[in-house]
Amino acid sequence: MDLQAFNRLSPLEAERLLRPCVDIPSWIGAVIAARPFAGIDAALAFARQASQCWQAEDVNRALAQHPRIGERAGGPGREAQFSRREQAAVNTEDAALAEALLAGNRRYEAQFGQVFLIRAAGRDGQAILRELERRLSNSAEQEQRETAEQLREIVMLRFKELLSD
Ligand SMILES: NC(=O)NC1=NC(=O)NC1=O
Repeated sequence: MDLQAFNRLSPLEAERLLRPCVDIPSWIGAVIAARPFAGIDAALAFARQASQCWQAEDVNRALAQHPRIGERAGGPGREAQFSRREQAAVNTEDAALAEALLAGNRRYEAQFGQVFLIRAAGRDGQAILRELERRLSNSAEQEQRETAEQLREIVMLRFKELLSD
């Protein structure tokens, strides 16, 4: 959708379009209210700025929407479509990699009590596995910060894609 069309959407239609980017109502509301945007860069700059005030509960709520790395998101929804595309470089044919990612995810979830979130676009499975292993040695606070930043990267990529579809 081009920016002019996005600017003209009703709030309800805009909300429906933005939700698959991230399920954080305050962020969705802020982006909708900030329209009309003069250009794509202005829209992206605002969206990034609005993501700076995400609280832990916002991030935790959004995590529930993200399938584990290495698990193919099922279903017809736009969110699942985003996720499949983002995880496309994770070679699920590589059984050893899939096994290592599954074990890593389980360790991570046991340690931090939430799903391991990483901006998968542009990363292959080995790079993701290395990041998973590095982050397992983070403190809980550091991991909360890294998770929020990874979510921000995912959301910005999805929002940018939305405006250039
Ligand atoms: N657990 C995850 O990190 N999931 C994901 N990362 C992405 O970039 N897309 C996802 O669905």
